[in-house]
This record gives sequence, structure tokens and C-alpha cells, in this order.
Amino acid sequence: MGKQHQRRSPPRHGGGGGVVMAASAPPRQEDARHAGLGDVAPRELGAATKLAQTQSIPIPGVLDVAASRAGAVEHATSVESADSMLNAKLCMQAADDAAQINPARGLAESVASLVLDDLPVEDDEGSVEYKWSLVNPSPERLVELVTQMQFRLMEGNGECIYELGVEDNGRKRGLPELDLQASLDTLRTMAAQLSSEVMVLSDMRGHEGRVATVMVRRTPASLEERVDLRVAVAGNVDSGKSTLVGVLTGTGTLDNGRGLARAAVFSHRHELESGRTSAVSTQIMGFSAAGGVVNYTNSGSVRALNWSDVVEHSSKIVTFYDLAGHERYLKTTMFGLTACVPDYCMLVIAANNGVLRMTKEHLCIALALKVPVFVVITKLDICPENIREQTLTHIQKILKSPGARKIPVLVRSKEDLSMCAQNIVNDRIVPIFAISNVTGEGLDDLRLFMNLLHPRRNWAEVKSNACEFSIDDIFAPVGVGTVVAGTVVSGCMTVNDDVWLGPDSAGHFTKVHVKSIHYKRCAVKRLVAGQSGSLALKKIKRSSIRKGMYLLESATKPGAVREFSAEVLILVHATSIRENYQPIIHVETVRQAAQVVGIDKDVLRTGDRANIHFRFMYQPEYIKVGSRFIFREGRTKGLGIIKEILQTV
Ligand SMILES: Nc1nc2c(ncn2[C@@H]2O[C@H](COP(=O)(O)OP(=O)(O)OP(=O)(O)O)[C@@H](O)[C@H]2O)c(=O)[nH]1
Repeated sequence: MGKQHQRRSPPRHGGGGGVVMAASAPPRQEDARHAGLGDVAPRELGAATKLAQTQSIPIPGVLDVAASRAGAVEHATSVESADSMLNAKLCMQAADDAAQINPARGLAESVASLVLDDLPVEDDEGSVEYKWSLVNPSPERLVELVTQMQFRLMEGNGECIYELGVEDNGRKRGLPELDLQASLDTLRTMAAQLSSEVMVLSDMRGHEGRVATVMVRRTPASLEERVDLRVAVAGNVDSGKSTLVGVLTGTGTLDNGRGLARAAVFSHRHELESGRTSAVSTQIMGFSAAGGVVNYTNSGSVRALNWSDVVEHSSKIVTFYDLAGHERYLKTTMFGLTACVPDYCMLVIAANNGVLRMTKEHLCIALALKVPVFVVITKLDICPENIREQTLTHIQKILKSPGARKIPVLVRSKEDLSMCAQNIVNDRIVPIFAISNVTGEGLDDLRLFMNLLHPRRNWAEVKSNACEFSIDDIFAPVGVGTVVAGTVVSGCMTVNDDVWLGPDSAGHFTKVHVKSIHYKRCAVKRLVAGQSGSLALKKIKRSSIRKGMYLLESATKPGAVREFSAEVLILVHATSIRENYQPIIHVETVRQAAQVVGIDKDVLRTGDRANIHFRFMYQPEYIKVGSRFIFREGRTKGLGIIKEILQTV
């Protein structure tokens, strides 16, 4: 086998930390080879360099990634990410003002497309394995290969990629057609021994023959082994968010352009009547181990599959959080982006309407929270070619602007798609899909992309910690009593656990008993870190629970925070920010006004950075050092990181 696999790798999905300060992670040893390249993975750099070399157009933030990172590394902490966020905001504005959209410029010219050439040297850790040939291995060799596959599957939480026809140094040497088929057969034999399935993602020419990228996915033995992916769906009103979620998660039937598909996604009657999303609605899409969409098994039927059926037959579940696009519901959308702990943000843009204010607003929030973004341009069927190109050019300009420093990639082939899915976690590549919910154009690529995406976090790392469950909704179904919905952010929650609920308005916690647990509407015995679900609680009134509370496992009574200090960056200011200013703070599920009690500058304006002492206005909250938050008041917006807890209750 030639590889030592005893050592557990550092978290594979280390790109963005969401609410955690990812930038503070120590640089990995192998990254040192790339002279201070920060969090840019070698694999991505390979792609980025190829991309830049093949483009005649300058790609700000791609070629200079290495150079700027090298200089910035010593200063690469939370401040760096905050800075780039501000730049992103300013550059979005600048790109907007300066955008010289030239409809005559062809797509092929204006779009960065990955050219898949040789790969970077194989990494001994992680979930990607290169194998030049697997033709007819001896029984002893087969045992070794199966052990190695088991390791790669473990590294990828149940999924891994095999690059067949590729040498360990990354050279796509290629195999004769017959040898490739024989290697694929060996791969299937190996996978079968690990209860896994094989999916060929791409098959193309190498230097001397054919190379194939293959995904291997384990059939989960229990609910906890399922790959769980969360996607927040953002974008301007009427961009087609609910419709797209309805088409992806329904029975496989398309939209009629007049709101047919979105009806399944709406949660309120007034939404059905107005056609406007006002609350975060959740839908799931399941993939089998072989990569088929489980939701479409009763394709053609009017009735969508029950969630329990989808869950039962899926190896991977994508949960979509459909957010509201109207400015009036921005508060709810921000709550969705912070509280749902999304792995990715799907930014939906209607080709005919283009990039609007709310599109930029949502993009800005996702970038601030370090949630990787992919863009879906909808309504191709009703949009003239030149307008479609304008929209594409506009979003690309915004993404490529020096502040955002993203690499927009219009997905045009399966190869682009699998490269994007493997690199998006590094928080630099932004794949762009162009689709129609009415004709179905582009939807297969989008589905395949969802199938390939990995969860961004390594929840296994916090599975053995004390349990923390953040509450984002409360219900009182008849005959069940009080039910809280939310996410296990660390540890496990088990039926019959006695846990602390709080903080209440006085900052106190009370013991509650967990009667039953539902995961994706199915009764389960426990929820583990990274899973969202609902818990029925015993003898507690709905009125005594609010969103933002936590359920905590602790031997001693937990404390709540009244005052804290934070390092902040002002993204936009409408009024001067000085003492006594009272913005709304969004940190995970907590949403409350906080007063600026102290500040290390007289007054703050756009672009200023400062240390601020905040005090929650109404009640103490459960928050932690290192959490990333957004604060806003009217048009004023800022980004912060909690540095110190100053007063607890
Ligand atoms: N022709 C065409 N119409 C579409 C497409 N996608 C969505 N629509 C229509 O566009 C309208 C708005 O779609 P929605 O899904 O409600 O948009 P939304 O972004 O969810 O809007 P909010 O929920 O208010 O934020 C509906 O009438 C859809 O039928 C598409 O690809 N082509």
C-alpha cells in the first residue's frame, strides 16, 4: 500500500468556520510547502493556477492569491477575514458602479472555466485517492486496497473520490479502455466489501489513455451515518428560490412559470396567496448510495414522498432552508443564515432581473459568515441571450472584485462540476449554474453537484463533547405538548435526557426532560452533533421558551452572558456609531438588541475597526468567545467576533 495511515488527519473541511473563527486555525504542515498560502489547499491552487494560465482576462484575487497570502499570513487572523469582508462590500459597490457590461462579449471569453489538466501530488490524508491501474490485483493486494478504501471513506465521512488512470504525482497518464473498465470492476469489488456503491463522475482522455473520476459512497448502517448537508437558499424576491427548491425536492416535475412548484414549499396560507416567502421553510432531497434522487422514485405521481420514506432510502440528505427574498423579511433571512448553520449558501438570481440589491445583501451576509456560496441563475427559458450574459458578467465582476477574491466558474461540464464540488469548501471557488425550472435545462448538473458536495464541518470532532442544542423554533402540537426545533451543535441528545433549558429573562436555566426526538419527521432515539431535529419536552410551557435559548448538558448550572467585548468591522454605516448606539446582534440563534457601552474610538464609520463593549438590552444570552456575529440597525451593518465575556449571570 505504501502509505502510513495511522495518523488521523486534521479536519478536512477546514475552509470556513461559519460562526467559528476558521482563520485562527494553525497552518497545516503541508501548506508550509506552499510558502504561506494560508487556507488555500494545494489542490485548489493547482486548479486556480491552471485557470489563470488559460484565461486571457485578468482574474483579480486568483493569481495574486499566493502572493497576497504570502504577505498576509503573519496577519492572517480574524482581522484578515474581517478586512476582506469590508473590501468585498466596498468592491461590490465599486464593481457595480464600474461594471462595463458588454453584451457583445461572448460567454466563452468572459467566463472562467476550469481546464482539467494534471492534478496536484496525491495527499496521503483526506478522501481522494489516485490509482493509475487496478487491473487484476492479487488477493493479498485486494485486501490492502480495501483497507485503504476504508481509510479514505472514513476521512470523507462515508464518501471518497478515486482518480483512476492518475499517477501518485498527479499526472493523468491514462489507461487503455479495457484496463479502465477492469480497474472500475476492481473498484466495484472493493466497494462491495465495504457496503458501498460506485458512481463514475467523469471519464476523459489522459496523456496515454483514459482517466476516470469515481465517487464511492457507503450505504449507511444507521441514521447517524447518513451524510447530512445543509444548504441555505438566498436571493432576491421572485428569483425562483422556492420554485427551485420545489422542483428539486418534489416528485421531479417541473414548474409552469406561474408558481406551480413553489406551492409545496410554502408554510403559511398568506404565502400561498401572495407567492412570497416570509418564514424559513425546510425541504429535503435524498440521494441513494448509487447517486439517484430518492425523492423521484414515485416520479409522475402528484404526491411527493414522505420525509420518512426519503430518509429511509437515502445515504445522503440535503436539507434546503428556503429563505425570504423580500427586504421586509431580511431579519428572518439573516436569522436563517446564522441559525441554520448552513454548509453552503445557494444564491439564486433570475437571469432576466439580474443582480439586485437583496442579491448583494445576501451575498454579503454569507461572505461575512464565511459560508461558501454557489450561484444559480434561473429563468433561462424567458430571458433573451444578451440579458442573460449581462447578468452573468455582473455577478462575475462582483465575485472577482479584489475584495471578494473569488473564482467564479460557470459549470459547463461534468469535469467542471466535480472539480468545483471538491474545491468549494476552500471558500474561494464560486460555481455558477444556469438553469430553467420550466424546461429543466441545467437541472441535472445542479443535482449532480448537490450529490457530490461534502458537508463543510467535521461534526465528528465535537460528537463526544457535552451536548448543546440551539433552539430556533417552538411548537405546541395538540396532544404532544411543547416541542422545540433546532440543531445539536455539539455532543448528542438522547431520549430521556435531563438537560438545562435557558437562559430565561433573568438569565437562569431550569432542568427539563426530553420525552421524544424527531429527526426529519422520523422518531429516533438520539440526535448527534450536526443534526437538526425537534424534541418534545416534559412539563414546560411553550410561553416560557423563546428562540435563541439552548438545551445544555452540564453537571453544574450553566451561566448566561449580559456583557461582552468584540472586535468589529463596520461594513456600512448610515449613522455614526458611538456609545449608546443599539444595533441588533445576530449570533447563531440569538437575536437581540445590544447597547454599545464602551468603544475604543470616538465614532465609527464605514471601514472602521474597533473593540466594542456590548450589553444585551433585555436579557442575558448563552454566547461563546470566538463566535462570529452580524449586527445591524437599519442600513448600518457590521461584522464582529466575540473576544471576551465580561459579565455573566
Ligand atoms: N419561466 C420561468 N419561471 C420561473 C422559473 N423559476 C421560477 N419561476 C416563476 O417565478 C415566480 C417566482 O418564483 P418564486 O419561487 O416564488 O420566487 P422566490 O425567489 O422564492 O420569491 P420569494 O419567496 O418571494 O422570495 C413563480 O411564478 C415561478 O413560477 C423559471 O426558471 N422559469
